[in-house]
Amino acid sequence: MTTFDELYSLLSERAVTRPEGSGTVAALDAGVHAIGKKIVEEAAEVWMAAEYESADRAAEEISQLLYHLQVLMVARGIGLDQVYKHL
Ligand SMILES: N=c1c2ncn([C@@H]3O[C@H](COP(=O)(O)OP(=O)(O)OP(=O)(O)O)[C@@H](O)[C@H]3O)c2ncn1[C@@H]1O[C@H](COP(=O)(O)O)[C@@H](O)[C@H]1O
Repeated sequence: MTTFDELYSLLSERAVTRPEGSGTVAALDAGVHAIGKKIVEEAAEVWMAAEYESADRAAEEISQLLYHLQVLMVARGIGLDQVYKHL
């Protein structure tokens, strides 16, 4: 199990170390426009899973949406504290 903060640390490290085969590195290289499109796609999958599938399936889709939101944060240099201060 990985927490939201732990995932952010991991993705930030990926951006710096750029390991071979990292999907995060590929997404960062694709840029904010492509990441944004992925977020919209994942958000739709969350909506459909929440409306028509089990809670577990919806949770899985939510985890993917959170991942892609974090990739966008790393791409734009947005820190966790910048988001948390608005919560
Ligand atoms: N939590 C995630 C995570 N959630 C979702 N994804 C990506 O989002 C995709 C999910 O998309 P879908 O299920 O909608 O499938 P899809 O649309 O067919 O996928 P694609 O064709 O777009 O790849 C997965 O294929 C992954 O590429 C994730 N990729 C990585 N992580 C975490 O990030 C860490 C770093 O990942 P790497 O940078 O790849 O090492 C990993 O250890 C994981 O903990």
